[in-house]
Amino acid sequence: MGQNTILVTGGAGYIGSHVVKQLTTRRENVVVLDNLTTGFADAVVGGELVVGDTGDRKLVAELIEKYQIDTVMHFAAHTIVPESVADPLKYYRNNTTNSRTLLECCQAAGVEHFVFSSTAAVYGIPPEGIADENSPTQPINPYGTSKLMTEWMLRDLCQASPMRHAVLRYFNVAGSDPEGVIGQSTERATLLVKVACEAAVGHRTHVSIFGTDYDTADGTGIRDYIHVDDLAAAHIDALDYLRRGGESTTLNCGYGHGYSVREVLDMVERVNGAPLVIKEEPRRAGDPPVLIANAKRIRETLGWQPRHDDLEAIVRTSLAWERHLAEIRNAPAEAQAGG
Ligand SMILES: NC(=O)c1ccc[n+]([C@@H]2O[C@H](COP(=O)([O-])OP(=O)(O)OC[C@H]3O[C@@H](n4cnc5c(N)ncnc54)[C@H](O)[C@@H]3O)[C@@H](O)[C@H]2O)c1
Ligand SMILES: O=c1ccn([C@@H]2O[C@H](COP(=O)(O)OP(=O)(O)O[C@H]3O[C@H](CO)[C@@H](O)[C@H](O)[C@H]3O)[C@@H](O)[C@H]2O)c(=O)[nH]1
Repeated sequence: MGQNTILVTGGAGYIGSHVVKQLTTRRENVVVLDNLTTGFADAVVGGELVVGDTGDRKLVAELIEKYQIDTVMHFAAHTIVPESVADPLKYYRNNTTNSRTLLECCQAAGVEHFVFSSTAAVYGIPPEGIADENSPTQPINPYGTSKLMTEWMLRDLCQASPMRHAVLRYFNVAGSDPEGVIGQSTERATLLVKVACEAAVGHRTHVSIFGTDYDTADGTGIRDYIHVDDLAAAHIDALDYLRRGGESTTLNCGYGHGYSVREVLDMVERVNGAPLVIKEEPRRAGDPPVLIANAKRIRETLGWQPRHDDLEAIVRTSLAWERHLAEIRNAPAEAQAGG
């Protein structure tokens, strides 16, 4: 490969794999670095996969040199909020320390562009439940803090060097590749849409609603769910923006409106054509009642145009992928029964 190869860390994971698919569809040169702790080799549908760790300084430096990397997209991270509360140092090591090693290698090699997967969790509990990019960053769990610290390192490094960055703060990512080639295969999932779709295909007995006494129209929590295909497209737009000389920027990735837990579950029932077993449980610790993006800046800065701003499309693609996973799980048993 020649110039302009993109290093995608965590490209075998849920979101990274969707971005790799879009990048390679438009014939970008891509090398994925993933240690496969939560990712899957077969989710990497284009480019080259190198199995290794972002904290492996020697490997990262060699890759940047060998592939003449000019852009890094950094997805690799641990992502489970309750786990970060129970084992914070695990999160600071992987999400912060390993990111620092990666940044050091980028600085040494003169990497030009850096796109970073950040999170709405950096805002904590914003006033009125709506966060714009200038809202105070007050994370309420170590996961959010570990990502915010990487934002700061990146900001400071870009002030001290020619590197430019796009920090993308994702709100609630859901859905799967509309072509059905890849999807969210995460094990022991905790995210609402994934959990509800697992329940819909019988992989779980039920889905819980954590809190029915919030000060919202139906009493359940409200989130800004963004389709992973639109989020992946935002990364392509961010890449183009940085390539045409755009200055470093921080952008919310959401649609700017939300759905309640009950609205999500109603949609899963409607798309699946069957009722879910729903249990009402107390609030989950640390959950803000409402978390919605002010999503103006990403449209203005990148010209990003979402194509799937539609809860039904999110649920339809999630459920299709979950049915696919269920078929794979059930295949050996069926073969046995048939034999
Ligand atoms: N899923 C969401 O709703 C959401 C929301 C906000 C932000 N994010 C961020 O998006 C990014 C991707 O999340 P995801 O949902 O795709 O999670 P994921 O677990 O599916 O993907 C993470 C990938 O990184 C790999 N990885 C982890 N540590 C690594 C390391 N040290 N070296 C190499 N590879 C490593 C894993 O094997 C996995 O393939 C993360 O940075 C996460 O913090 C996700
Ligand atoms: O089984 C479940 C799971 C979730 N919820 C509720 O559904 C909403 C969404 O929860 P979830 O899907 O777990 O996402 P969040 O807790 O909002 O956080 C996610 O979205 C953040 C960005 O907003 C990311 O940074 C985090 O990594 C990711 O966990 C919340 O009101 C939860 O209380 C339930 O009622 N039942």
